[in-house]
Amino acid sequence: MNNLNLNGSQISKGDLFQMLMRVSIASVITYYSVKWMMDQIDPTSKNKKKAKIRAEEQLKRLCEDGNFKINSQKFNDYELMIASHIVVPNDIPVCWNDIAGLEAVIQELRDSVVLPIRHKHIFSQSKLWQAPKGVLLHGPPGCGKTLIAKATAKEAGMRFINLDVAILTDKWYGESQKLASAVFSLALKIQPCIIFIDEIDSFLRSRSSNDHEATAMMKTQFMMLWDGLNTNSDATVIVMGATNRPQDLDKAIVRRMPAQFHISLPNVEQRLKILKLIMENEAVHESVDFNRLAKITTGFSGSDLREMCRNASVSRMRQFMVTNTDMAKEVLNTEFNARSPIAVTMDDLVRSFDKIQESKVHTGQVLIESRIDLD
Ligand SMILES: Nc1ncnc2c1ncn2[C@@H]1O[C@H](COP(=O)(O)OP(=O)(O)OP(=O)(O)O)[C@@H](O)[C@H]1O
Repeated sequence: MNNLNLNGSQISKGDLFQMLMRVSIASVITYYSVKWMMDQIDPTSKNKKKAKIRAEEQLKRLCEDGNFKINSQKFNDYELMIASHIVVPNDIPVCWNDIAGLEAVIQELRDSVVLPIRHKHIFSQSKLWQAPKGVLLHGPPGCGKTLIAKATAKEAGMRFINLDVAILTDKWYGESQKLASAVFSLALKIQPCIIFIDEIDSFLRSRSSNDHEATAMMKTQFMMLWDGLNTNSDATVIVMGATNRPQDLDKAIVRRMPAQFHISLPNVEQRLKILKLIMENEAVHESVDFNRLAKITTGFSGSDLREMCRNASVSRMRQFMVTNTDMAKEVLNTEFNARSPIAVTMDDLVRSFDKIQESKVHTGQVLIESRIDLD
């Protein structure tokens, strides 16, 4: 009775049970071996694991930072990939005070973005008072576009997703569309949120027939999801893009960013403000003439000015170290003020200016004639 007749051969129930056990064990081993092999072959698996760990850290930071409950939300794998790029407002190191010479842009962003988000209950009364769902910052490199985006998030108390578009377009990650959709679903879960896309032109440039089919589909889907924000009155999510090449942007994208700001190279007054801000807490020798520095630095961006000051300051410190053998003790005993030997001098700054100007000439950023004019 305990034997079964399979295709004419007799098998006991015990044998059958053993056979089933073996097959099950073999299947489990095969499954994990194949999974392990796939992980070894997949070049992004390490990055994915790292991204997951970072995402969990960032989501924990969100809980510590504000009234966000991680347990009430569920995140899929794609959202976790994107969540590794979240920055919580408390961790954003810049605010309006760290930006010089862009008062008009700051004022407009304060009125059109920060106020409606900070006082949502008042501004929700009229559709016309809502913050725009898309903001475009355009202008030459190094003039403060990223600074402005981060400071806006900080001042509005918004979470910031610094979207690395490479993961959306990288063929190794695949499933671009699922990742694109995760960007928006994650932003909605952690709202209020700014999705910041630096060099947005490289990602959403004018569509052409050369576009890979998957890329074209992902762009279309990105725009559809973005439109979803406009129709969802509860969504406090803003897509903020920065570009040096606004002319390369897809017209459909430009239309989705009604608030646009041109951040140009700073003029002489702006350069003066930026220089003073950069050197605000530094040891500056009385020989330093900020007005003259602002005048000679025509064509310099905020980033160039910072580099000029950094170079000068480092070179002053290096000189101090060369002439002082017991360096650590000397530095600790030296006051950090205008009279100290480590205070940066006008000569240090002019030398640093020459160096940067020289490199700008070689890289074609400054014409030789304009350099001669400055002398
Ligand atoms: N207006 C400014 N006030 C103070 N610092 C500035 C200003 N503009 C630029 N900087 C300095 O230059 C650095 C680079 O600026 P930022 O990254 O915001 O430029 P960007 O316009 O986003 O450049 P890119 O287009 O290359 O990304 C800043 O970290 C800051 O130190």
